[in-house]
Amino acid sequence: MSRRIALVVNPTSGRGLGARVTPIVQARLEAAGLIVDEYATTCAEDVGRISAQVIASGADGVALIGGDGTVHLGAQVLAKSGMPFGVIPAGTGNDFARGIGVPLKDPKAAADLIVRGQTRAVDLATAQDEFITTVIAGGFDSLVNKRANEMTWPKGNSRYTLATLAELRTFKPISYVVTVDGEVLETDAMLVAVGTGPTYGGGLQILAGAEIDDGLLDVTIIKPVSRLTLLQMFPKLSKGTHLGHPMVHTLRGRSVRLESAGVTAYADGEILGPLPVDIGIAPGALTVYA
Ligand SMILES: Nc1ncnc2c1ncn2[C@@H]1O[C@H](COP(=O)(O)OP(=O)(O)OP(=O)(O)O)[C@@H](O)[C@H]1O
Repeated sequence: MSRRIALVVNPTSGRGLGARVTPIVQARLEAAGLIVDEYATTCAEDVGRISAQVIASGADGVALIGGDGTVHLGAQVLAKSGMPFGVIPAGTGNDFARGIGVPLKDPKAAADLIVRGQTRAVDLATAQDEFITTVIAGGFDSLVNKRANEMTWPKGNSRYTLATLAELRTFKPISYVVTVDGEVLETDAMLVAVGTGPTYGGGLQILAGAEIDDGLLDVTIIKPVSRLTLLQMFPKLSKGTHLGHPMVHTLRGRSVRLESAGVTAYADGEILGPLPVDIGIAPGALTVYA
């Protein structure tokens, strides 16, 4: 019997890319003999509501068209449901898709992973009663994220570069208490990032080497450095080579508590809330086509 796939679409992702790739993906899945039920969302709340509806419908799997924000919303409902879930990257960042190895600029190739039907279970972080699919940022990076989200121009990833330069002008190191599996570390730092997948901000490998199915959270701490050194680190983040810098420290564990006064954490590119925040791990919580 043909497999039935629910196509859940955020048409607004990637400034309309979601809407543009939908017919291409639908045709690809149908040409491979799958039955496709399309569900267009009209607001953020629809993503979770429709995902729940799809689970109840007895579909064989979900194809989610969108970026990291849409994946975050879908994952809240799909996690632990056992419903296989494929991502068709259509956002600007697409860091979750990148982390599980989905082709980023080829919607047909991404759809082919759903056709192939091979699945794997990947870990999710947990914080503030939410599942987090990529990285929790708390520090310089969350200020950059906030500023970039508030900018209307430029549209693409260069927003993050401009936001970084703007924040660098006034940024001062922050005092943190970072507790990993009960071990307390008091430190000043530029940022502390925690998560399951290696990248945020559209491919910055802040947690380079993080494995998405090892049952562990990765932590990167960038200790106080000069503004120039931080700026010089940014190109290295794309390759993950910043990890060799003596002021960059990495840790792994099953639980992380991040404490600092006056810092708002961001997760999957959106506001998570003010620190302190307790981060846990849900091993293998999401089943993905990959
Ligand atoms: N149908 C919809 N209409 C309007 N907004 C939506 C809809 N579905 C989801 N959203 C909202 O759109 C936001 C942005 O979507 P998404 O993150 O997928 O795209 P993006 O911002 O272009 O990509 P990325 O997060 O990878 O940079 C989501 O966080 C969600 O709140």
